[in-house]
Amino acid sequence: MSQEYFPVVGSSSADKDASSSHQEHDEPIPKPWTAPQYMTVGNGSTSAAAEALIASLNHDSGYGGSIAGESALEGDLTDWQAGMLEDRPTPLHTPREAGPEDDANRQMLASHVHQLQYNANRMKLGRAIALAIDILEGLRDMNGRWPLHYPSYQPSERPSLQQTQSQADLATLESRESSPSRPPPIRRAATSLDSTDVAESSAVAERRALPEPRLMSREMAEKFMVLKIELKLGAASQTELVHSLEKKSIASLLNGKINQSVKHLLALRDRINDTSSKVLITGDLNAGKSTFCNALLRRKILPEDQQPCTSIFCEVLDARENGGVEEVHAIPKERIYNRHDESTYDVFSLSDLEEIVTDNSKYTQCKVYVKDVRTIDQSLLNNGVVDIALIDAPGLNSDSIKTTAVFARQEEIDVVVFVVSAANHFTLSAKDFIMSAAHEKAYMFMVVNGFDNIRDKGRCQRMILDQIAKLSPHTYKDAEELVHFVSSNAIPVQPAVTSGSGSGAGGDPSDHDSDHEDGDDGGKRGKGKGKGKEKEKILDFEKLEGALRRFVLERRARSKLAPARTYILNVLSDINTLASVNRDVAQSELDRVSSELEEIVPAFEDGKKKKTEIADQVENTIEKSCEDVYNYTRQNLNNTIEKVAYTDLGVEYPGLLSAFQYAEDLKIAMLEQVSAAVLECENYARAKTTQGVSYIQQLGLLHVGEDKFPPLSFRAENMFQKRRHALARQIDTQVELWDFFDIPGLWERQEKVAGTGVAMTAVTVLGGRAIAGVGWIDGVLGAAKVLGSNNIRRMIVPGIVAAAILTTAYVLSIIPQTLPPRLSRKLAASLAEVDYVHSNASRISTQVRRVLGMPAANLHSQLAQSVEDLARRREEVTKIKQESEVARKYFANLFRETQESRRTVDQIDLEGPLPGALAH
Ligand SMILES: Nc1nc2c(ncn2[C@@H]2O[C@H](COP(=O)(O)OP(=O)(O)OP(=O)(O)O)[C@@H](O)[C@H]2O)c(=O)[nH]1
Repeated sequence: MSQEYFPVVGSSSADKDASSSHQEHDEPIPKPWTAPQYMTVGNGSTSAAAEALIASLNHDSGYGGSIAGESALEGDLTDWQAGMLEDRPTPLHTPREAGPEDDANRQMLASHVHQLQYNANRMKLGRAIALAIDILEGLRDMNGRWPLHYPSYQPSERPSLQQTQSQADLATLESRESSPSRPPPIRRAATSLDSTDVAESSAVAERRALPEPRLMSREMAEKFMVLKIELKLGAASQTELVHSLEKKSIASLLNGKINQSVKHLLALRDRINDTSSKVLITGDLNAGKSTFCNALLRRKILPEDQQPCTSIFCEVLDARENGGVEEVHAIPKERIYNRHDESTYDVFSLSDLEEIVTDNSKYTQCKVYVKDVRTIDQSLLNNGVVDIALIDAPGLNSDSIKTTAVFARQEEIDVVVFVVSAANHFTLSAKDFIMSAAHEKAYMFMVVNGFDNIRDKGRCQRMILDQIAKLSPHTYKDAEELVHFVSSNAIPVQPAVTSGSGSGAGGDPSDHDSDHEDGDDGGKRGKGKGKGKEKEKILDFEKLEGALRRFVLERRARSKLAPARTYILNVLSDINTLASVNRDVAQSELDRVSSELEEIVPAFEDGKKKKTEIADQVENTIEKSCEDVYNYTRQNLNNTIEKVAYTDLGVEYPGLLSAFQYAEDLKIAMLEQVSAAVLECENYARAKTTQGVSYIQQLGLLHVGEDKFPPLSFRAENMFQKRRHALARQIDTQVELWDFFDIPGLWERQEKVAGTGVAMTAVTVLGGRAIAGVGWIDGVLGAAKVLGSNNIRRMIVPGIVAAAILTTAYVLSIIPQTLPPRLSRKLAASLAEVDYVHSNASRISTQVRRVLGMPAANLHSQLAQSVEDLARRREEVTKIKQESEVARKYFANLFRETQESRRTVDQIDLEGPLPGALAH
């Protein structure tokens, strides 16, 4: 902390008495008092302005006193507040007339205050950066779980936003930071997005025909500054690109942006914590740049000469950066300097510097590590807040002007000090350089050197200021701070290498320069003609030093803190917009899925019920159809078989000689009759099946929909076409001789043939019975009764013969009547034997079941599928609902958090009341 060096100030040689008078007040204050202490430097009195400053710092020193507790960015201030309540010494006032020393003290105090302000702002920004990184990392996690909606990039518009980063030039920064439109106002997505552009979230996307882009409107996209996706791929139009991107791609693009941003924030953090600052000292040949550098260092480090001698860039750094060793690292051409790699430079001692600087054939640059001979509060190289490296550039001429301009443009050059000779004013090269540098660095620190040589000082000042007004108007406006008329050679300096120490450190810098005689002041350097005049020169120079330090700090605030502040504001603003949009999207998604869920839950229950009902319905239909077909077939076939004997089969009896053929034809006709009946039953089954299929089809259309249950291409004629059906229809029976003799039939008909006579009857009866083998003993006994036993004995043989002949003749004569029933019975018997009727009925009905089973199964699976779909959808929507709830909460918090953080960062006043003003 910079306050560490305050006690040293108090013991400076200038006002030992005064400081000792304050000794009692400056006793260490017990912990936890950690606030900076202010000590009067110089004559022992504290000016009103300084007091006001101290008071203001006590209230808002940059440690957050005035806004404590307002934000997460503020640290724990209890110690500091506790310290404020303690008794503290009040500096004594000794009213006296203000002199030049008062001014110097005021300046010094102002510088310290400035440094404190700078430090406080740096810490606030550091905390803001840490918070922004946290927020970004949280956002990246969220983006993984809930892909964010994102703005698209319109390349043709808003071209130069990126310049808000470190390279931003002063003018750009100024205009940007002063612009009331920055950062842009927060807009709510709901009002700023047009309905067509509102993207929806994950689940809804899956149901959209087009892949959902999850990009915001163009209007919203234009507001984005940091987290902007650039969609500049070839010639494809923005809309095409947007729609070709899936939400996952957008999420990963956003993640990329977030990572970049985190990286940039880390770099900014390093940058604001970096205390080093480079000051380039340039100017005309022989203007006294090296002398000026040496005066700043209070050591004659760089070679001075009456003729141009500096031919390479010499960077003077604190030896502590080189392990405390004073030496020169000369960097050969085309090497990139790395202090830790000795192959990148050659090492020389300080006394060799003159040679290296003058001979530029081998080296382009050199780093000169020197020990600081000045106290920490006076030192320009290192004062705890800013470590300045001075770079002495070769004098400007037509050769060096370009190189120097390029050098000056480097990002790490915080300040350009232009040294101009009071006697020669600005040369053409100087004017060129200032004009071109004015684009990059609007403000320039001007040192008009060799002022001691000027007799009419007022005229010189006027003339030079007039020229500056033309060359660099910004500098002219703040000429009091930025333009200084000094005599660098009047500043007492120590030799580069002092005898004894070997380091050049130590000793009193106010001692006379051991080699001042070398200067063109003819050995008067540091002495002057009169003590008063010399003192005035020194005071002028010290005033310059104070202003330079302030300027460096101010530049640093602009070049290091301002970009960080702007970037944080931009990134927070982007996140805030994203949060606002995504919070609203999450809310609308939540509303939508909630109402969707209200529909899905009953639809799911309904679907389950419907599935069972329809399955039952279909099963019933199939069952009934099969039963009907079975019964029909059975009945039909039984009828056919039963009646086949009495049906006119259209077979003519050709006579006895073709009796067998007749029997065969008859049999075939009967079989055909049966087969035809089977076919008729199959047709009936076809019709029934067609009905069943169309019924299932209707159910499908009604409950599943045409898309999932397309019309069935059922072809009834294809039923029963397989070989097994043909085989099942087949039946055969053999015609045998006995089929022609229908004895039982004859017996049944005996009444009808009574007219043929008793003998015939008896023969027939006997014969029939004998032949038939049925009750022949009864017949014999019956005949014996009628004829008596003798007659019987005589008649028996011829009778039997006659009876046989007659019977045969009779039987043969009635074939057309007896054969069909005989055959039909036989057929019926053999059909019954193979269970023809049942097997065909069950075959046909089974086929019907099988055919109807297919669409039924399809319908069933479709119904099951839609129930499953509903179940899955319910699960998904429930998940989306939970996600949306989480997202809504997250983004609502994020919105609040970023808004608060932005407000806090916005309040970091880098331009603040410049303590430099108090120094005037
Ligand atoms: N009278 C007077 N002479 C000065 C002053 N500053 C520098 N000189 C002299 O001017 C001459 C040139 O000084 P340098 O410091 O070498 O000038 P430079 O600008 O570094 O020169 P190059 O970089 O080599 O072009 C030296 O002889 C210095 O003594 C000054 O304020 N008053």
